[in-house]
Amino acid sequence: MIPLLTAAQISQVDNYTIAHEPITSIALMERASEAFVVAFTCDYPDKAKNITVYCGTGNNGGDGLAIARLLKNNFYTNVSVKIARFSQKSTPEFEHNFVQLKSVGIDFFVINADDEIPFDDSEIIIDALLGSGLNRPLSGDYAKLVEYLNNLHTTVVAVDVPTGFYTDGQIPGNLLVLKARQVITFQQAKINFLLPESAPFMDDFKVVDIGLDKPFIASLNSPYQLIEESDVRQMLKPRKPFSHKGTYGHALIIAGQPQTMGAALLCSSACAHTGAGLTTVCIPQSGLVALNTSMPEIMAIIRNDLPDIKWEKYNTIAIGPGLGTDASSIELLRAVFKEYKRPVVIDADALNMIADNKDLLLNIPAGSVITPHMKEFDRLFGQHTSWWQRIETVISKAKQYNICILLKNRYTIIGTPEGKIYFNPTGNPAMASGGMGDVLTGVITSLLAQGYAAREACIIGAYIHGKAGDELSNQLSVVLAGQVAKHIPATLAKMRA
Ligand SMILES: NC(=O)C1=CN([C@@H]2O[C@H](COP(=O)(O)OP(=O)(O)OC[C@H]3O[C@@H](n4cnc5c(N)ncnc54)[C@H](O)[C@@H]3O)[C@@H](O)[C@H]2O)[C@@H](O)CC1
Ligand SMILES: Nc1ncnc2c1ncn2[C@@H]1O[C@H](COP(=O)(O)OP(=O)(O)O)[C@@H](O)[C@H]1O
Ligand SMILES: [K+]
Repeated sequence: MIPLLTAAQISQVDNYTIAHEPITSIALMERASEAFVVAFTCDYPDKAKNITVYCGTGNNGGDGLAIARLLKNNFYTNVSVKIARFSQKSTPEFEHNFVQLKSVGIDFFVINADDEIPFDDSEIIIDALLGSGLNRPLSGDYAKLVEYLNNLHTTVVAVDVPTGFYTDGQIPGNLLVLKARQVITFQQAKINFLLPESAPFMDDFKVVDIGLDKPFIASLNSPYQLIEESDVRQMLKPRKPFSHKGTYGHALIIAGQPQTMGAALLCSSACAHTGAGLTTVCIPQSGLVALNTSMPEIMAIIRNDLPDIKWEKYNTIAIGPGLGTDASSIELLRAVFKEYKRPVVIDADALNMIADNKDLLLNIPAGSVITPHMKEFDRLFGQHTSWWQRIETVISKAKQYNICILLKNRYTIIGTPEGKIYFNPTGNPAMASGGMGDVLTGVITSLLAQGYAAREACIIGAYIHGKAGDELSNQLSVVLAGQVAKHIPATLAKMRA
């Protein structure tokens, strides 16, 4: 896991690293700038491009000055610097690099407060105006400059953070940010890069290691963690030589209506493909032919008004995909909560029924998983005006109800009763199509049936679901849910290799 820190904590780690490595702050800035330049050179190899580095007078600006010098050393022939000296304050690291810049003879131009903004015809802008030191929205000269630069629609590569962007905490509406084509960020993704509100301000980000003290980072025990492939590899259990179908659990999936049988089929297919020993799906009579034709491996219980279910047979139950919210579905959901005390997976219409009958929240078995997308989440827990607020709600509700909450998105957010938030990095826009969530539910259900606890089932489930989609998207620009379900065994094989 990569711990994700707030800006205040990152500054604490900078200071700790400087004191304990030990390294001077100027040498650390040089190391960060070198790391930036290595990444930049990779993505922008044309050394003749007209590049302007815009620098503030803090340490982000200090980085910018060092980067300009290092680019020149790397034979970028057309680099110049514009310094926004909007206040008299500057850091010693900035001033040090200013002296260095002058000694290597790079063109620079100082823009003072209230000055006209000089004309810019560069092909690439490197944004080193403000970084993680931002403490209020841009205004005055900074706002004027950023608006001017945004209107140029030039390729902008931001150093560490796009100028004006909040790295953590609630992002104010109508925020003015220097829009970046790419952010080359130091040490770790900033938490707000992983939330949808970052989308208007950056197309992409890349993390470069600047050698901050890892044990100290770990000791800060951040609640926010980014999942890595190695975590999932470690969590995955092998399939043992003398194992049999009974070893891998029996999952029951209660899903589907005549018009939404696809949800039941996709969910149960994903469950079987993720390796549950047995999968039974509880569907309406009219879906039986479709099930037997498409998935002969899966057993069925026909759902009359209230089906006769032998609850104790199942290692877990999933309820919701395509289930509808009529009276008999609510009765069935209440029956699950009354009769079944082990962890379950609750998705889609089951979440909508709980949203309409909030008393049911208290009846969710301990250790269960709920898998809302944003709309289902807001229906359950109230309207939110920002994703940061949603994260706070995930933390409080996961604890209150002793469940894992998996809030689906580009970087799916998993909250546990212990107050941890895990971000899943896998998945891609080719997967933005109907039924994808039904497949994820099937994957997580399968993992619970196989004996994984809710936290592990969510982490492994979200990761392999997205990774299967990523592998398919190497060749396909649109990936359908059924394809992801069928590809899970191949992804699992790679992860277990
Ligand atoms: N030794 C270190 O601390 C390192 C810092 N690094 C760089 O340093 C950056 C952080 O540097 P700083 O803490 O100096 O901060 P910044 O360079 O981000 O900002 C400078 C100052 O601008 C002022 N400011 C904040 N919001 C403003 C606004 N809206 N309008 C006008 N002025 C505003 C603040 O007084 C702030 O301290 C990082 O993003 C990174 O680029 C890297 O060089 C790695 C090492
Ligand atoms: N742009 C995207 N990037 C990454 N993952 C995506 C993207 N779009 C969709 N997904 C994944 O697909 C799933 C969609 O779930 P959901 O909205 O519930 O779909 P449905 O209701 O159609 O089954 C989630 O797991 C989500 O993370
Ligand atoms: K910046």
